[in-house]
Amino acid sequence: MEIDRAVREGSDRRLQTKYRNAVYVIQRAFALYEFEQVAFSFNGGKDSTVLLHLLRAGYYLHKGKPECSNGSLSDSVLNCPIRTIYFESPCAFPEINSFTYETATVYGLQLETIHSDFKSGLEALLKEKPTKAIFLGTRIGDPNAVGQEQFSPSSIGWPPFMRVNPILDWSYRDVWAFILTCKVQYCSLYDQGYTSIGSIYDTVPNALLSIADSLNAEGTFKPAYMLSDGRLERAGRTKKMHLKCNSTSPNNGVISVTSSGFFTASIVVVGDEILFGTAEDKLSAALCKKLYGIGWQVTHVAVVQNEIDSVAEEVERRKFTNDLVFLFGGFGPMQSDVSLAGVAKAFGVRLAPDEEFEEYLRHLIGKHCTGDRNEMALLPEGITELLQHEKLPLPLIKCQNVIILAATNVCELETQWDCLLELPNTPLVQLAPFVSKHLSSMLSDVEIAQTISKLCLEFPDVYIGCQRKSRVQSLISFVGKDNTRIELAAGRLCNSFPEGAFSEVNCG
Ligand SMILES: Cc1cc2nc3c(=O)[nH]c(=O)nc-3n(C[C@H](O)[C@H](O)[C@H](O)COP(=O)(O)O)c2cc1C
Ligand SMILES: Nc1ncnc2c1ncn2[C@@H]1O[C@H](COP(=O)(O)OP(=O)(O)OP(=O)(O)O)[C@@H](O)[C@H]1O
Ligand SMILES: [Mg+2]
Repeated sequence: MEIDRAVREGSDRRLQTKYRNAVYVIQRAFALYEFEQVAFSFNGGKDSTVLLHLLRAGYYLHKGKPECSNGSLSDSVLNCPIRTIYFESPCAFPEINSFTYETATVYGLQLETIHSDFKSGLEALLKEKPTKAIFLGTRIGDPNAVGQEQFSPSSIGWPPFMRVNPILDWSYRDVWAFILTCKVQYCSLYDQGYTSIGSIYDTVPNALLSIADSLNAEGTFKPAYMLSDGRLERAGRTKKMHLKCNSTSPNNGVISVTSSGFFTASIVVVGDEILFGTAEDKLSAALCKKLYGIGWQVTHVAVVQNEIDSVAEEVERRKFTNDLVFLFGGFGPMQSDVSLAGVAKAFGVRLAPDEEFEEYLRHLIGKHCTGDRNEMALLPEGITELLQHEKLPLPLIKCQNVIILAATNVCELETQWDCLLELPNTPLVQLAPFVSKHLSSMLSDVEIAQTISKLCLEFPDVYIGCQRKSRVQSLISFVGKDNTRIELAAGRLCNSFPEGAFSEVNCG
């Protein structure tokens, strides 16, 4: 069989191993379940295209097709008449639809098109025909690969079936190595710079493949297999700048602008010592000032224990509600340095060796590296981007919208901050800075509370807060982006009380 021969005769040892393992999983599934009770979930994407050809190879190995004298499978049989389900959506690319239908015809797949969402579609399918297992082209790094194995029962709340993921451990590079080695047809969108395909509304060509020189018109892209860093496979699945509709909508790692023109950030500090009270967290205070200085709003600062689940829970919560999440602490070679593992867990991916980062580490710590595997070079797979700047000994690690700042003191933080701002693709968009006015008063908070409540209603665009400096002194702050509005609000407050009740102070 042509697939089997192409892989075996090729020189790619890694691909050969991945191929053998995937076909083994497929064969075991065919041995476990009746052929009529398994289905293939095919959507015309590159991963399911790879899976289609692996299924063909696995099917004929399973059937015990006689091998040729050279050990490869006979060419004569090409089809795997497996029940195939395609969830067709009105938002699918026409190229994806046509490729799916044409491929099903070419390879004799028993295609069933489903026009509802995954869950209800599967419920109906299982009621209609007993289905014990479904093959999927899920790979580690896909958002939905969270905690999955090659054989994973469907989740609670879903109809019961086994999800079989033969290419779970394949990388982006492996996928393209297989497609190119076996010279199989793939959807034409991958030749136009698309590297992972969702709906027409959330998928654009991957900007990293853009060819923008004087000879080529803008909007030309290299084919998907040219993407050198597979971790950025989903870069084209991100939405463009959009208005945030509500504070809980996930942002897929993309900066969004709130209707009030703010970007928001959260800070997660990992440090048992801070919680014991033996160390003080100066970094988040410094970072709040920096963010405030470029017009960003910090919505939350949390200190968590050096514990994978604590980090994961906090990051998971914050990454959905903020444009960026900054993380300090818990990064290094110690057993308590679990921040990266926590981030990986929050995104549902594994930690995997990162050759580029390992190279930086080797330069930096050279002979101090012990063991044959550098644990510090394990980074969250599929979501990590290294932000390199000449002034930094190590690149900063960015996992979608989470930035790990490895600063140990405020001075280092300042350097990292400056570098972040100087990066050509900085995630830190500089906005109109905040302006503020602070008034000190000897009036008690009880005396001014009602007036301030009214002002808050009248000036929803201005933050008005009161801080008790002592039993007899209050500090009223007005913060916002429009100085005129701030002056107006402060003026209103002063005019509501006898002259001289407030005096302006500088809170630098
Ligand atoms: C055949 C099939 C089975 C699925 N089973 C589950 C499941 O058991 N649990 C679950 O949370 N999602 C399940 N999903 C949904 C996927 O996790 C995921 O949402 C889907 O593949 C869309 O991926 P995308 O958002 O990257 O396009 C299933 C999807 C398909 C097609
Ligand atoms: N609409 C769908 N119909 C049938 N199966 C689907 C559908 N969407 C996803 N799947 C299954 O989930 C797997 C992972 O989905 P994913 O969106 O990553 O597609 P893909 O084949 O991997 O292509 P790409 O990553 O390039 O978009 C697919 O390989 C397929 O098995
Ligand atoms: Mg995929």
